[in-house]
Amino acid sequence: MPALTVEELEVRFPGLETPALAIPRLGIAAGARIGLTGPSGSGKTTLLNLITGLERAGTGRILWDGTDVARLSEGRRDRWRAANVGLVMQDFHLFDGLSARDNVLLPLRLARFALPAGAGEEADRLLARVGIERRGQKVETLSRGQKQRVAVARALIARPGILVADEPTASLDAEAGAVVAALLIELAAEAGATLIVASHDPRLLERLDRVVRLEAGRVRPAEG
Ligand SMILES: Nc1ncnc2c1ncn2[C@@H]1O[C@H](COP(=O)(O)OP(=O)(O)OP(=O)(O)O)[C@@H](O)[C@H]1O
Repeated sequence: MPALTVEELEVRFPGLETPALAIPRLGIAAGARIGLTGPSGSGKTTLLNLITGLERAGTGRILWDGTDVARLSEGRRDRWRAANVGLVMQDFHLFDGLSARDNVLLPLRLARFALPAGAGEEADRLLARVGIERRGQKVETLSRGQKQRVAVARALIARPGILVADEPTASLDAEAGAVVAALLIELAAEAGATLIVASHDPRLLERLDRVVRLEAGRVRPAEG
């Protein structure tokens, strides 16, 4: 479970007068469960894309236990992410036509030629843990809440030290959202992963250790 230190990060996009992100320093302890919130356009997704290495930072440092993800080439960022980050997105990013079990196994199939020993059993364990009983069911026939639970299982199959979710409950009804929020928090703890969740969902945010609030690309000081 790595710790994150962001230093002197600044992101500008063409056509925007002010930086989309300007973060002099942000530290997240190893194993912490952190919420990221703020109005639409405040920079949440931009920050998640940078700290997961989906995009490369122009200036600044993004240090995960000493590895500066901002300095890695695209190929090395992809390999670092595959080994270290589990991702859960608002709209699931599952592959239709594949079963729940094959969706969970997909990150491992993409990372190597043959599945490692025990991968199938681990997929089955994770699917049972998130409450998916019919593992062979094609994902396009699952409910939205079930889809997100499959996505949570998939995010954990490679045993990542970092679990990142971008609005994981935003496209779910209240009940399904509560189940997914609880699973994310419980499974991050069970896996010993550092958890970072961008969300507007107060019931999810209140269960986390700390909430970082962005406003116009800047971290708003904590209240009180
Ligand atoms: N590729 C890009 N090109 C130009 N502007 C961009 C690009 N990506 C993001 N932006 C701008 O950067 C700002 C931050 O966007 P971002 O998507 O990070 O916000 P957000 O807080 O995740 O918003 P939401 O809650 O609506 O998803 C916005 O003003 C957005 O328009």
